[in-house]
Amino acid sequence: MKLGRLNHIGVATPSIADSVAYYREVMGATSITEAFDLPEQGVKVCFVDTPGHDGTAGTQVELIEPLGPDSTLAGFLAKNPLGGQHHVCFEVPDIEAARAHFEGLGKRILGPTRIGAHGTPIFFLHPRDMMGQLTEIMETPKGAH
Ligand SMILES: CC[C@@H](C(=O)O)C(=O)SCCNC(=O)CCNC(=O)[C@H](O)C(C)(C)COP(=O)(O)OP(=O)(O)OC[C@H]1O[C@@H](n2cnc3c(N)ncnc32)[C@H](O)[C@@H]1OP(=O)(O)O
Ligand SMILES: [Co+2]
Repeated sequence: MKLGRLNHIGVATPSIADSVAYYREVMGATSITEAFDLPEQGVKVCFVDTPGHDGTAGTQVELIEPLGPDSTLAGFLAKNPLGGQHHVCFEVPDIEAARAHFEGLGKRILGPTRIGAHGTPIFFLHPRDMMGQLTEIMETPKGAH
């Protein structure tokens, strides 16, 4: 498998509204998407754009807020009440080839491959098998380069 672009860094937050204000007012972000719910992932999500050098899309910050007490983020926010860096997400050209690659290495894959916030297939790898980082793998959107 060949490592692709760092698509986003997932940042857990107890309040997307507060985090959006922080990225605008403190970090000078000028492009932030509208928040939307992803019930199947148990999160509300929005993206902070960071500009690339040559007009290409930069890596995004993915702000994620739990949708309810059963959200997968609940345990993380109980341990980190202010929120913070939650996962890293790398693109790959072929999600099934990537899944087979990690399975072959004995890495624990957390659940089935599903459709993520960018509309392409994703899966997660257990942080204890990934040098302490919860790692999301996503298939590169069609037409992206
Ligand atoms: C917006 C949609 C989508 C996208 O398209 O981008 C998303 O990104 S959704 C993001 C949210 N979804 C997920 O995180 C799904 C995968 N996550 C999980 O399955 C679980 O969160 C988890 C990683 C298995 C942790 O579950 P939890 O119930 O919190 O278990 P523990 O508390 O027992 O943790 C086990 C172990 O792992 C350490 N840990 C937990 N979370 C993280 C983390 N974010 N980063 C690094 N390490 C983490 C935790 O400290 C425990 O360690 P040990 O005690 O040493 O075992
Ligand atoms: Co993500």
